[in-house]
Amino acid sequence: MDSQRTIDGARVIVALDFPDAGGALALAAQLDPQLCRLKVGFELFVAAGPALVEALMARGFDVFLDLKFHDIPNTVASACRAAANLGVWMLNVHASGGSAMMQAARESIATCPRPPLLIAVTVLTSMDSGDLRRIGVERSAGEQVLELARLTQDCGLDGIVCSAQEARLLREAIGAEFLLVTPGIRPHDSEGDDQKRVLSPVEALRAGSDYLVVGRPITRAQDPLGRLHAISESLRAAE
Ligand SMILES: O=C(O)c1cc(=O)[nH]c(=O)n1[C@@H]1O[C@H](COP(=O)(O)O)[C@@H](O)[C@H]1O
Repeated sequence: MDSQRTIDGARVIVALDFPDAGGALALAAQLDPQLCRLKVGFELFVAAGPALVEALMARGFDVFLDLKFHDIPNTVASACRAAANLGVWMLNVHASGGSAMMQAARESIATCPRPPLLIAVTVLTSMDSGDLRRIGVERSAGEQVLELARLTQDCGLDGIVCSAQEARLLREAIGAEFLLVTPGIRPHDSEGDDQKRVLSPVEALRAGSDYLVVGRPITRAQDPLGRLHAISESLRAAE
């Protein structure tokens, strides 16, 4: 499972949240696979499907297929295998689907020639402790992330998606090897949008993030490659 766990290459994952293949490919054409990996989520995958994922990989990008599977174990395992067969670099499930679901997901891709990294979403970065209370979770966001991180680690997955705000606490609790993939990244001059638990790229790196998911601050920039360069440079200087 840990064949792709070593962090070499880009730490920035650009979220290609576009309504169609044309917009996604046009943005990808402005980016550099040496500087970033790409994330394909629901909107783009529903619109453009596996062909778009293959087109991005053919351009040299590692692809994180962000479909956040959350269903009964058999269904999630089959979906993970189908995703792994596409040759993606990383894929994800929801940790709140539970241990049987996560173990089934892990086992379903274990025999792939080059298994993708498999990570689990803990608490969405658009949620805070008040949102959790309203769905019956009395723990704080940080406590809930830690609980789900431990469960994910026990199930043998490669890491989690969480806010960089929790990264320092997680690093102390779960060690250096477990991957922390952190969306909700906002350079200081950016809008927060619908994100609630945010940090800047350098703050996220210093807190212990391995990979930083950045969407709108790059995709809606006047100069997306310039923005990516600036973020990459700031990270290199901080490492
Ligand atoms: O799994 C994810 O990637 C994810 C988990 C999470 O908790 N929060 C979160 O924002 N994301 C994704 O990360 C991206 C963030 O995009 P921006 O808010 O535009 O930077 C979006 O594609 C989200 O779907």
